[in-house]
Amino acid sequence: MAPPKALLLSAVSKFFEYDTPRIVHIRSKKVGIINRFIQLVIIGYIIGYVIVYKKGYQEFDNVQSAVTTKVKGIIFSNDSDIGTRTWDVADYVIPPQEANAFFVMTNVHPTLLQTQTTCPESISVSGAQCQSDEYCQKLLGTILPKGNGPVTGSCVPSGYGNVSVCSIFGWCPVENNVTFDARAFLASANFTVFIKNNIEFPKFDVTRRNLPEPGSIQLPENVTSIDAYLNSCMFNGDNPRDKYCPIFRLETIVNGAGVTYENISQEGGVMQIIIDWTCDLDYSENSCLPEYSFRRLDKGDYSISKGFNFRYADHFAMMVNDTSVMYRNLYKATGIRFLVTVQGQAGQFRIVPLLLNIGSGMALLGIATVLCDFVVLYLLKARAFYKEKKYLDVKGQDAFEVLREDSESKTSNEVKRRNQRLGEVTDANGSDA
Ligand SMILES: Nc1ncnc2c1ncn2[C@@H]1O[C@H](COP(=O)(O)OP(=O)(O)OP(=O)(O)O)[C@@H](O)[C@H]1O
Repeated sequence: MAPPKALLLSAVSKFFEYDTPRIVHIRSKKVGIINRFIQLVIIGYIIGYVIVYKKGYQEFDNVQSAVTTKVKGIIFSNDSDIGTRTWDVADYVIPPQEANAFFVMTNVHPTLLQTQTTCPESISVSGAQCQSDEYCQKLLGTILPKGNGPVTGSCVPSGYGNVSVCSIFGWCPVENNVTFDARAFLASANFTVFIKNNIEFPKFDVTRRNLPEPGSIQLPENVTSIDAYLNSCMFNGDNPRDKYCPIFRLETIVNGAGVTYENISQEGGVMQIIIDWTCDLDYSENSCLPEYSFRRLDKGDYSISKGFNFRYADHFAMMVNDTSVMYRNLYKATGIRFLVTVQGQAGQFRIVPLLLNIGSGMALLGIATVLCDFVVLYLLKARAFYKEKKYLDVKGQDAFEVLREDSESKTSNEVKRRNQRLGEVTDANGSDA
């Protein structure tokens, strides 16, 4: 290792150094081609990708949007749990209105006419089964994990074979989740949803709707009014006439994500409806149109906790022996939740982004020099030769030497010239004399 004094001296001498770039003009076809190729790639990237493909000449604004939905459809069911019933949208869309989403119930497991009283605990609750009151007395007042109410202390028949369970106090009868099968009796592929989407690009003061109307989406030929169109159209992505129809069959949405309606209806699931507004406002506003796509958000290949369900209840009071008694119908609802996502961006020509992109592109051209230097100084066969030409080691002292020699030769030249002149004058005087 070098002694500290030597290190200090080298550091001091480094401090008093200065590097300045030197222009070496290399006349070589090989190096010239490499240089032009790299420049061409960079220029191609700037013009082709940044300016043309990524529209580097435009300013952009993100979409702001409002979505409302309306589902329609009627279904008739003849079910052992619920009896015969005709269901409309107010029955199977829960809640009636949500922000950017709607839920359609496809299957329901009802527990009707529950009231606050005592009844057998569900046999599927662990620890609920008993042989005698003695066992239930020990649990008196406790609520079993996943149980339905506090244990009253008596052991009663469960209603399933010879099995007995502890009695509880709560909403009775408790939900029967023993004989429940995953049918989808409310799944009608003919249900439709009307999705109304208003959007705005505030920076460009542009507002649009996903409805066909003058100044927005053109009505198809032979259709005279928006009402007539909405009453007759159904979204179909493959048909230009119905590509912009805002009314969708639920089956079309589900199938559009590669899922069958029967499958998702049984266990429930979450679907996403994507409305994409990607607009080039350098063209007419009328060409700013929505693109619809669909996907399933919960992939349906789990073996446990498949799909999606939740419970809700209708509460009501009934007169029993002149007293008002509170009742409720409990429903375990399975269905499809549809989320509407609006995304998109609009762009319009502005001079500032264009100049910025050209400027940063020109700065990027400097990379061509760095890459060429690398090739010339480290990769080419003649790299040692080019290195020698590129780097020149100059000492300040040498400059002084040259200056001194210059001034010495200048002085001796002046002396010579003076002597010469003097000689000429002397000769002239002599001849005059
Ligand atoms: N889910 C849907 N399926 C089919 N058509 C629909 C649906 N939702 C709305 N429409 C129809 O689209 C048009 C515009 O609906 P909008 O909700 O604006 O009017 P409306 O008169 O309140 O509709 P309606 O009383 O029929 O529900 C109406 O003709 C309506 O019947």
